[in-house]
Amino acid sequence: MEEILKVAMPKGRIYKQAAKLLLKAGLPIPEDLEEGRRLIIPVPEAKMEFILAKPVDVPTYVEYGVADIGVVGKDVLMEENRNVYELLDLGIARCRMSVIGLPDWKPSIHPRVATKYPNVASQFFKEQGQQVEVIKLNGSIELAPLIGLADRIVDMVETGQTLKENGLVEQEEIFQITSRLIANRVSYRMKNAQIQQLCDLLQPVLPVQAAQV
Ligand SMILES: Nc1ncnc2c1ncn2[C@@H]1O[C@H](COP(=O)(O)OP(=O)(O)OP(=O)(O)O)[C@@H](O)[C@H]1O
Ligand SMILES: O=P(O)(O)OC[C@H]1O[C@H](OP(=O)(O)OP(=O)(O)O)[C@H](O)[C@@H]1O
Repeated sequence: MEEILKVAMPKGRIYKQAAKLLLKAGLPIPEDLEEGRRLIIPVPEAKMEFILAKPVDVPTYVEYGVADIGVVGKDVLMEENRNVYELLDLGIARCRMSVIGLPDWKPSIHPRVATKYPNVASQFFKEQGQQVEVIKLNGSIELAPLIGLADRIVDMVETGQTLKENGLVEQEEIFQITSRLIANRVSYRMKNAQIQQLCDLLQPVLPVQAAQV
């Protein structure tokens, strides 16, 4: 008998896009989350249960096996480095991670970089042979160079609107980001038929540029 697949889903901007994809794949899941604070949403018609999580926590739930699979941005996967399988590039929530600064930025003796992604940023500047102090922030990262907390930031760019409105420029793209389907290593074996079936349903409805990982 098929069991319920526990799915860690981010609450924010990814949910709607992921839900659209799952609906296209023929799974009868809610397109919108109702207003409310319910964090566990059973979807028995799809043999699923959604665990609504903060995006950065999705790989943690999946690594510990309290969720069998999850949907998460590549940015979070790179930063968190959790022991999970990456099954599919879903091609949604497309954006890029970039180094950003003021237009008149010049190298300084003690450069500081503010970011939500300290591991990714440290690794990037290390590979570039640049010594920088990385300062962790949790949001509104674009503030940092405007008010003098840091010379530059490492952050997400999608439309470029936030940069434009704050007079900042993109100096260098670090990598492209899309959301991924991830799986717990044990669940992938124990619930393989179910997980594989889900991947097979998703594969034909993925946006064109998404590829199997
Ligand atoms: N501007 C953007 N456009 C498209 N995708 C984005 C953008 N910013 C972030 N993302 C992707 O969406 C994911 C979730 O971002 P979101 O803004 O919903 O959550 P968060 O700000 O990390 O968390 P929360 O607001 O719940 O604390 C990111 O990890 C990234 O993969
Ligand atoms: O290029 P754009 O389309 O303007 O998108 C980029 C913005 O989106 C994200 O912020 P988010 O909305 O998640 O807010 P926060 O991180 O500041 O909380 C990201 O951190 C940028 O600030």
